[in-house]
Amino acid sequence: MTTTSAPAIEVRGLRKTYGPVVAVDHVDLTVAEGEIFGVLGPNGSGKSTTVECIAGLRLPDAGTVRILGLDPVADRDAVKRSVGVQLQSAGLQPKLRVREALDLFASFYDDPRDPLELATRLGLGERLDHPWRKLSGGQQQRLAIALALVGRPRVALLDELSTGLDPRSRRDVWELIEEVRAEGTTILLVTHLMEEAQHLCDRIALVERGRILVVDTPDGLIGRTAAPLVMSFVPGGTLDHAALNDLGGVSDVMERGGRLQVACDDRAVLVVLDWLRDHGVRPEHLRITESSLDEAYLDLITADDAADDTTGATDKESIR
Ligand SMILES: Nc1ncnc2c1ncn2[C@@H]1O[C@H](COP(=O)(O)OP(=O)(O)OP(=O)(O)O)[C@@H](O)[C@H]1O
Repeated sequence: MTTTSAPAIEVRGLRKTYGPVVAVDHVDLTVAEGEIFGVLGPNGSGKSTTVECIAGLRLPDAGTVRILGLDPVADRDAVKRSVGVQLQSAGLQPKLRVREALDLFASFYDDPRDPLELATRLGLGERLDHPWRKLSGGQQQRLAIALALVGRPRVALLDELSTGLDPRSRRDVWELIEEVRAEGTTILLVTHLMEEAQHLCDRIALVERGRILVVDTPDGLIGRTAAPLVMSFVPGGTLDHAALNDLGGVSDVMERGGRLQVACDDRAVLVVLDWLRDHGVRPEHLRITESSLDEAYLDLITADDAADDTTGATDKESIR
């Protein structure tokens, strides 16, 4: 990752309401040049609205947005030449053909990619003369990605990057994103796929109810869970689950398919192994794995919901 002192994206105090709905609530975020930055959060948490404000497609009620040092509304033309945007609905003319759409978008930029090469890369090589409305959902999605990247933008804003793509197309898109970043493009992507976030992102912002709960690396987020490790084994003898659960650093003990799964922190691993030895239980077929980003995400969102229940929705500063 190459970083310079000027961030590629800088958002301060962003707020956006739709009538009584507060979609984005004082969001601050900074994305370094060359970074792949992920935005994760439940449905309706304000991710798309944030991206649309950064792209200059929506006017914030308050706060400032700078993209490559420019104001996306006041400096709209300059921003359009340097930024590629993939939105959840591409909003293309239904009759526009794949080739026409790519040529049109390429014409907006000074140094575009070869549209044909990009279309082929994204599995659209045989669909060039198809109108947009006749493409399958996954093909429309791939075209939207191609349109966001065809201009070789300095910043790409990708909303739900690989939603609706089959696993192979998803891998192809991930490869392309990594290549595009290696060429210097900064990427901000919204995703619901934890595997995608873990695979691609340098850092992730976890968003809920329009606010950023935490920004961290994927590993950092996993490390914030109460139980970053899972010990799984077949117990060679009977054991007292409750006593095991009471050991320091152990947060859960579960039996699944004849295997015992002990969720714990890294300090507890030796404690559990010593305890098993002292109680004459061999941990057969022992596996120790890291919790996934999925588990970390659910933990952090659930903790926020619980804090909300106890503090009330208006008193949120303490958990920011
Ligand atoms: N054009 C609009 N008019 C009124 N309310 C809107 C509009 N767009 C979004 N909202 C509301 O703002 C909130 C945030 O929506 P947004 O689409 O930004 O969330 P999101 O995190 O991107 O959701 P998803 O994961 O479902 O795409 C939601 O409560 C949504 O209903």
